[in-house]
Amino acid sequence: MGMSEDTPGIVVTGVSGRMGQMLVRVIRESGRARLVGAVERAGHDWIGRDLGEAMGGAPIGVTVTDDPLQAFARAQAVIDFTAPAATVEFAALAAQARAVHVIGTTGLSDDDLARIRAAARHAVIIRAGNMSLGVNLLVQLTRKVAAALDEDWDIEIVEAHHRHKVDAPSGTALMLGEAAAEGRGKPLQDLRDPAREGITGPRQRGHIGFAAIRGGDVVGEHDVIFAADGERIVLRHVATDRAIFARGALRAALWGQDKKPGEYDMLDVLGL
Ligand SMILES: NC(=O)C1=CN([C@@H]2O[C@H](COP(=O)(O)OP(=O)(O)OC[C@H]3O[C@@H](n4cnc5c(N)ncnc54)[C@H](OP(=O)(O)O)[C@@H]3O)[C@@H](O)[C@H]2O)C=CC1
Ligand SMILES: O=C(O)C1=N[C@H](C(=O)O)C[C@H](O)C1
Repeated sequence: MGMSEDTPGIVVTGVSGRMGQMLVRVIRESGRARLVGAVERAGHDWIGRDLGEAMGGAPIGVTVTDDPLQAFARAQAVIDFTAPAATVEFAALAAQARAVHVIGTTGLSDDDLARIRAAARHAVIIRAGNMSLGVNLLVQLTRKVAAALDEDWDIEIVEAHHRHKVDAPSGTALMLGEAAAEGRGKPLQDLRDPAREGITGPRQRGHIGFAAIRGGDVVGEHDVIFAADGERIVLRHVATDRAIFARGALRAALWGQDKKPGEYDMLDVLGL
């Protein structure tokens, strides 16, 4: 089945990674976009190889490159789940190529975020620490529950991920923390209690605590706990398949095609 030239062409960065390979499968199966490029870091042993063969299957006619600008110039969108330094560089290059940049990368510093914001003056950037429908709905629920309850209810965010994850708290935990803080009408930086250790003293009223578990092949689990005297509410999301993130990212890339330059998130994409 041929795909029309009008179908958006997408480049996947970090294509050999867990999310990179999942994105390739989801894009190719979707019938709604063409995979037109695949980027890996210079020196990676997939560079110069056919992507399908590198992934252990039949050739697909896309050669893995370490030249992002050349790849982006042929695309309408770039989907990027890599690492902070790479994502900041890709934001500038995608803006130069006027391609929609979908960013799933987490662990971004304030400086990284400022540089991404600068790139969004010239192009559409859609960024979220979690691209799944379920988590973005949970973000909205968390904001509502936090707004409905007073500070007698302690808020704790507990997340679990696979042993390879390099950043904590997860991007999702930070999204949930920001929503809870918004519900309380304060910025998260004023309320945030990082992971506890040692003689910490009693919990501070109104603060939002974070805890992270790392192990095995856990795809991603997040609990938002509202704990009061005599009762507890737990809002939970459990991811069992990375395809949920890839499907969300593809949806964002298509949604972004007719939007004005600026920074957007998955709540915009999903209309939540
Ligand atoms: N927003 C969301 O919904 C989700 C976000 N994530 C986030 O996505 C990111 C990636 O996760 P995951 O796929 O598990 O991680 P992986 O380590 O499996 O993949 C990252 C890939 O990016 C590559 N990479 C790093 N730097 C560059 C560069 N300069 N140029 C090209 N490629 C580069 C890595 O190459 P190398 O191995 O050589 O370093 C690797 O192949 C993380 O930040 C994670 O938290 C993950 C899932 C969902
Ligand atoms: O690194 C991961 O795997 C994931 N990262 C995102 C995060 O930091 O929240 C999203 C998802 O939980 C998987």
